[in-house]
Amino acid sequence: MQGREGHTATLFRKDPLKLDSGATLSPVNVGYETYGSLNADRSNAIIICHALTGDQYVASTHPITGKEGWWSRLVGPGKLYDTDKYFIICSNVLGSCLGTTGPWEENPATGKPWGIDFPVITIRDMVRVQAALLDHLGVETLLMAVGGSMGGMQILEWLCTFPERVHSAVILAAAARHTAQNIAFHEVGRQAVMADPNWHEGRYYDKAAKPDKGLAVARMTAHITYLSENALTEKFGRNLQSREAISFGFEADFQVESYLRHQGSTFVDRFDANSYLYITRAMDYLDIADRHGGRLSDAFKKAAHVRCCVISFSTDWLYPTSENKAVAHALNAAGVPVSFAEIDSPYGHDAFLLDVPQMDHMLTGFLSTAAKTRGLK
Ligand SMILES: CC(=O)SCCNC(=O)CCNC(=O)[C@H](O)C(C)(C)COP(=O)(O)OP(=O)(O)OC[C@H]1O[C@@H](n2cnc3c(N)ncnc32)[C@H](O)[C@@H]1OP(=O)(O)O
Ligand SMILES: N[C@@H](CCO)C(=O)O
Repeated sequence: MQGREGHTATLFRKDPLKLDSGATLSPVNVGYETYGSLNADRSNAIIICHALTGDQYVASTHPITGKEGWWSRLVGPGKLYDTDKYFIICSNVLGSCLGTTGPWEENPATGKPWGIDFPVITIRDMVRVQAALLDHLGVETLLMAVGGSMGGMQILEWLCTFPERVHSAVILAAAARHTAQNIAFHEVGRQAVMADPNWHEGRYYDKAAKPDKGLAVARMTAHITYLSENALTEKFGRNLQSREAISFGFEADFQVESYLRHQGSTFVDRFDANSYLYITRAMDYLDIADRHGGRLSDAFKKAAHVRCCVISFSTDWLYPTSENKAVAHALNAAGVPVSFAEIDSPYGHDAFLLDVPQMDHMLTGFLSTAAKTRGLK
């Protein structure tokens, strides 16, 4: 496999993909990027799985926002995930909207976008698509599977579903199930989308106006859950946008209001409302223990050879340390070698996207050991 920095490609999979729902999907397109080169014995591949609204542009410029990749701090030549040494793969998840099949794409049966006729998907379905991508790329076993948040949930599904294809795994700020509170926040977001008159029961793709207002409100609510109370206080406190601006109306007087509006309005430029419904639903359905008679450790029985690292962040109240610890305990009970750390960080859930030296330190050490145990320098 010839490597280029930020090589974008699309995999077209003709074989029908059997989904957890029982439905089949065909064809399936996958938008993905690779960085670096696969070595001769195909032992240096690392998959990075993105979070809910993330994308395959982990270390390259986003085609819509023009911003640099969401982990470009960590992925590149000489960086933590060194593309001079490793073959990095990152693909857009099933159901999303940047090249991988989702509700925005044409339903072959009707010739029109799927909309909400798109089948229900799960995190495990996303991982099945990634496994097909690995087949296409000629990667049998991953040196490492890494992901934060929903990315971490995908790593857990890798450990349950394709453990034989994984040598080591990193799960950051994740959980093996969605709690009632997680589902509740997502439901508020979905209701905001569906209450937007421009949603049109999901059939808005041929219309000039999209359900942007609803999607923006969904993002504003969700974004609060990605931060900590202290982070919001530190950033904005009760500061006003402008002292003179107190209007007694409903313009964004407080900085935090203006900030959330900005997060909402920039989000709708890069994301599809129906994709948001489907992916949040997939996360809500996640309950790995439930599929294994209520015992999470049973899910990882076949992963005893995989070296794992689980990291939580002290101020993450979305997927708190208790949920991450439950994952680490279950891995340990299944005989999986696992290290666990709670990193003290003020940033809340999104800490895994930010510059947190202790996280970098742990990831560096873990990767170096994993590479050595796989015979890589
Ligand atoms: C794998 C993945 O998850 S990929 C997807 C991840 N990306 C996202 O989630 C994107 C949105 N999320 C964020 O921005 C997250 O907070 C982070 C963690 C990614 C980045 O955090 P930070 O670097 O601390 O950025 P911060 O949260 O302060 O936001 C900065 C933005 O808010 C804007 N902003 C700050 N204050 C205000 C204000 N008072 N009024 C309006 N806008 C404001 C800034 O101008 C900046 O805008 P820009 O992003 O358009 O350049
Ligand atoms: N802020 C990230 C993480 C959410 O879990 C995202 O939007 O994908």
